[in-house]
Amino acid sequence: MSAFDRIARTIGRAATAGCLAGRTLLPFDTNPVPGDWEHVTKVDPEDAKKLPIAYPRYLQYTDGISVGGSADVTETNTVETFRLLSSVSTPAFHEPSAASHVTEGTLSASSFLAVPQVLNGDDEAFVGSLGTGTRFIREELAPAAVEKLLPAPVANRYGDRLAEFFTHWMLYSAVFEAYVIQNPDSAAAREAGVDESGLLSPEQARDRAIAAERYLGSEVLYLEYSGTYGGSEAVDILEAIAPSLDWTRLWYGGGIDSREKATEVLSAGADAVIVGDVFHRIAAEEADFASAFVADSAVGTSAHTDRIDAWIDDAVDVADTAAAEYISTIPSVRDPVGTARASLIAGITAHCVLAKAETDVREAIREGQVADPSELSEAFRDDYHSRLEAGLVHAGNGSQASTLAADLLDTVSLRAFREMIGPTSEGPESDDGASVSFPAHHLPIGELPR
Ligand SMILES: CC(C)=CCC/C(C)=C/CC/C(C)=C/CC/C(C)=C/COP(=O)(O)OP(=O)(O)O
Ligand SMILES: O=P(O)(O)OC[C@@H](O)CO
Repeated sequence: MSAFDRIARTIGRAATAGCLAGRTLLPFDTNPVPGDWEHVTKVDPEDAKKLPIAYPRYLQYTDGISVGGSADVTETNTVETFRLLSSVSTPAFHEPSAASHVTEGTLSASSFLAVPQVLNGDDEAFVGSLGTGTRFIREELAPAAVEKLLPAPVANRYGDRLAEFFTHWMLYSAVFEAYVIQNPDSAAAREAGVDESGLLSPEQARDRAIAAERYLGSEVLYLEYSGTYGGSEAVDILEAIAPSLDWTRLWYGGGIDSREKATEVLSAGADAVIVGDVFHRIAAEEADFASAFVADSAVGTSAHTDRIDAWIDDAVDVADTAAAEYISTIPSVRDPVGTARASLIAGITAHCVLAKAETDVREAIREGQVADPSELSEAFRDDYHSRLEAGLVHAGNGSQASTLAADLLDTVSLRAFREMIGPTSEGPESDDGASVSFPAHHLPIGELPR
């Protein structure tokens, strides 16, 4: 070994010791996953899983948003989901189920990349997909990034080494989620090759969690019951694991749809609950309520918010809605039913405002007043825009709500022009593909009578 190699090795060891001291000896929290997160919402990019129109309102209370799912996820719908979430100030991170879902766009839109690694599935889910994913980064993502960032002479000369560095850096900065999957009937279990024989006892789960923290360095230990609540079995596992983890965050996900369930797993030692299904259920519920309101109301989509407010009291048991169930899983929200009620009113209002705007645009086209979206008057836009914007977020991030309101309004206006006149000078047809046009198909817009 040369003297240079010896020096390099000493420096390497000192750096590793410093890093370990930061984790174990010093009073610093070096885990990049915030320790004060106690609620994470999982937003699935799959086209069939819609978001409620008032999604910025709902998502303002959760601590973090995980973008990912195990079925029908593509690079396109992942990018679209991040595009929608740019209207929300809550940090969003990317949890890919295949490396090809990771792009430059998803990397810059997410707070961090969370890579799943399954501790009780097949070897593909433990290390195989990680190998394929790493090769994808090294052979495709990294060379493309180097080529884009650096002038050609530098990229030609040092590109290979820089791509190697980029690959190491990406994996070093990624967060690893060590999954223990305990619901063999879930898509996640099928994906990871977990069957009955792979389920763990609390002691086995604890021992693997210990290895995940000390050996694998996993930032998160994720107890996953996807789609079903783990109940007392999950509590036993969390109680076994929690005292053994110091640096790694302990997350629980699966079937959380009430304050009681969220509190039960948090009290058993989970740092955070992950909630997916019940959030997506709000989308259809919000659209159904909007249709029922329009059917019941004499003035239909022209109705103002105070009428919707009164209708909710008459027609809806808010405590029994997916909106209230979802919000009740967030421990920091003191009045889940009142918050759900206000959010439902905002969602129904948005449905009505958009349907009315679309009707009015159609009317203006029919009357020959406008032939192109650019001819819609400022006053028309401003009126609808301000009504939409007011409802979409409860407080703060005004400019983001404003952009979302404008995107929603453009969506319905453009649809009216497209359907009545044909392709227009604005909108998706004129997009050069450099930026994603507003992905309205992830929201249940346009289900009201026009
Ligand atoms: C290295 C890079 C960039 C990427 C790696 C990509 C990898 C390793 C993906 C792992 C895929 C894997 C092991 C999946 C296992 C199943 C799993 C944990 C899925 C997560 O499921 P959810 O998305 O939570 O499940 P639902 O869709 O059922 O809600
Ligand atoms: O969809 P639910 O059952 O809420 O589960 C959330 C998450 O753990 C799924 O990966």
